[in-house]
Amino acid sequence: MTEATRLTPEEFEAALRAKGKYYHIHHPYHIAMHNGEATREQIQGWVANRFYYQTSIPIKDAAIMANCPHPEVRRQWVQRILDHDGDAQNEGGIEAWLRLGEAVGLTRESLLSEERVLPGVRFAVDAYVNFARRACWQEAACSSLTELFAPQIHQSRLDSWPQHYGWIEPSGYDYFRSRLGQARRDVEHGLSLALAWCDTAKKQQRMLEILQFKLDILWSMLDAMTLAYSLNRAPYHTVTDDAVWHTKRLV
Ligand SMILES: O=C(O)c1cc(C(=O)O)c2c(n1)C(=O)C(=O)c1cc(C(=O)O)[nH]c1-2
Repeated sequence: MTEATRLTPEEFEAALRAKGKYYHIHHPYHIAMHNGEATREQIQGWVANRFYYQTSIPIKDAAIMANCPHPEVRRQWVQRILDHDGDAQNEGGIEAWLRLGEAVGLTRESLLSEERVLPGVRFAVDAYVNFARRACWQEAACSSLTELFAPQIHQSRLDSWPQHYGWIEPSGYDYFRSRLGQARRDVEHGLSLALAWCDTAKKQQRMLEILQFKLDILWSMLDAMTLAYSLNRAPYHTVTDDAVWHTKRLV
């Protein structure tokens, strides 16, 4: 077997971008939401489950910073935490997501209780946080690169949801709007780190595998939601209609 050859920076960036064909924008659950075919319960389920991703992102970013000995990187990275947690000037993404929850008819308490977070979603998101804790900071930082594809998905929601779902309060869309610029800035930083770090064929191949791992996380979250909200196969559905699964962050 011949060893993989090192890609030029341009070829490597193109290989990372090519992974976009596996982004969760292509998941049937996402396509249904985009096409106006999702029920109120499916939208609510998505918002409540995605809240676990939203609240885990700053924990993941803090883990990356904890493993990073370079003040100049941490100084830039800390902005990601502030984007979600907010600061004296800005309410932050978690608050904006809570307002999205209210806009789709859920209470803040219901989102904060994590009562609707499905085990499959929780395990997928936890895998991301745990990877960030254990991997070297460069690999963990670059695993955020699915954000390469995020502005398109946020824009597609802004374009399609108001047309299809008149019952959603327009104030709920602020989160998606705010991420358009933030994700582009994150990607610029993430890509420059990836291009600098992946200076061998082996590192490049490993980073492509890490990006696939992250795509798998996003796809698996929607698979769990499909089972529960599209196929009526929530966990333990053969035993009970009650949501008996655990609802606390244990790891
Ligand atoms: O709505 C989405 O489809 C979507 C996807 C992703 C992503 O690709 O990981 C992120 C976000 N949104 C997002 O809002 C966000 O803040 C975010 C941070 C990260 C990350 O990996 O650090 N991904 C994403």
